[in-house]
Amino acid sequence: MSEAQELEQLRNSIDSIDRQIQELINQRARCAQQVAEVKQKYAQPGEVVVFYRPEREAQVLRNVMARNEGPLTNEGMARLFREIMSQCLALEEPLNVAFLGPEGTFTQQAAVKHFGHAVHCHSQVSIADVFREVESGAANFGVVPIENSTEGVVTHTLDSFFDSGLRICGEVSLRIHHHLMVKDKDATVERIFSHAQSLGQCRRWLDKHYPNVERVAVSSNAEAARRASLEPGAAAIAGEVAADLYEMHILNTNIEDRPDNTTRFLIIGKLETLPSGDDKTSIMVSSRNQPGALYQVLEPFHKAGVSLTRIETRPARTGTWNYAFFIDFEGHAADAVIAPVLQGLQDQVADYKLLGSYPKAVL
Ligand SMILES: O=C(O)C(=O)C[C@]1(C(=O)O)C=C[C@@H](O)C=C1
Repeated sequence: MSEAQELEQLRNSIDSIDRQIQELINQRARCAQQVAEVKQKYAQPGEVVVFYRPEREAQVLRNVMARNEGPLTNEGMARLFREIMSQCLALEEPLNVAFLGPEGTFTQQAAVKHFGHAVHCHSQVSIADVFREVESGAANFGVVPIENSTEGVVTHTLDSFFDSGLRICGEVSLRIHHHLMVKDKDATVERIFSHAQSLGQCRRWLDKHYPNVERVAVSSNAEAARRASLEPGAAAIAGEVAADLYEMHILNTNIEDRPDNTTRFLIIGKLETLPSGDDKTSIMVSSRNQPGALYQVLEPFHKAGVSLTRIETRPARTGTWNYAFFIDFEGHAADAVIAPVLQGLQDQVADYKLLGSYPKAVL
């Protein structure tokens, strides 16, 4: 057989497989439509029907990864199913998602990673605006950054929970790669724009390669790319999406000081997420200002064998030198081991708020 004949044969096979995949995907989509009808049928009068089920989505993606035999990677296969489910959900209910913008930020990338491409993403100017959009019902969900592995916690996001009744419905983990970009690759770089956190994440690289160039902190990486696209002699540190959006030329790729630089984002909404089998819970407690206060808060977790994943301390809004603890731990608030721990805690501390139980990030 000639090369052309062999290729034709294989491409015929691919065409036939594609036809079957397409038919199956549509069969799946019809099932999702029926799921929507059942949800509506059993809703109480006046009840808001919940179509998006994060715990079910996490289970579907985990199942895909567990049974995958390759040659596609587990993550690659899960990403394909992420998109299929995103399209299926859009048939049930098109979701509106507010994210910390502008267009081209890592937060937008996180929103797409979590929900897939079939949701409507709306850019917001500030973290407070993302909370407001979701609280008012203009958006079904919001996406905000919460912590970076190099630079630490995003205090704005944590503090927003003091006054908000919104729940955490999910988390997204995104590997962050920063690139140095310019409009004109022959111009001398006189100024570098980026978000303060990103300048921090690339500090050592900048000290080595651009020690005497002015660093200017702006509101986001995408804004940095936008400014650098307009000002001669300016460069930006931002991600690939922003580089594409503003048609920038990338001078240096992956300039972050730590190769494992990762940012975690939260999905916020009004939804109470059911247990998925592999969950995390976030709470906020503020204890009376007395010796051993934090110990008393943490001891019940230790006794119950619950694994804590993060603790942040923030000044509480009540009284000087009072503190609020933001605690993340493994498990769901409804789990038999966790529920009594949380009940005991509520009786003991001055202030307690369950911020949410949600599936651990799958992708
Ligand atoms: O299982 C459901 O509740 C569905 O609505 C179906 C489905 C899916 O496509 O698998 C779609 C949307 C939900 O977020 C979860 C899963």
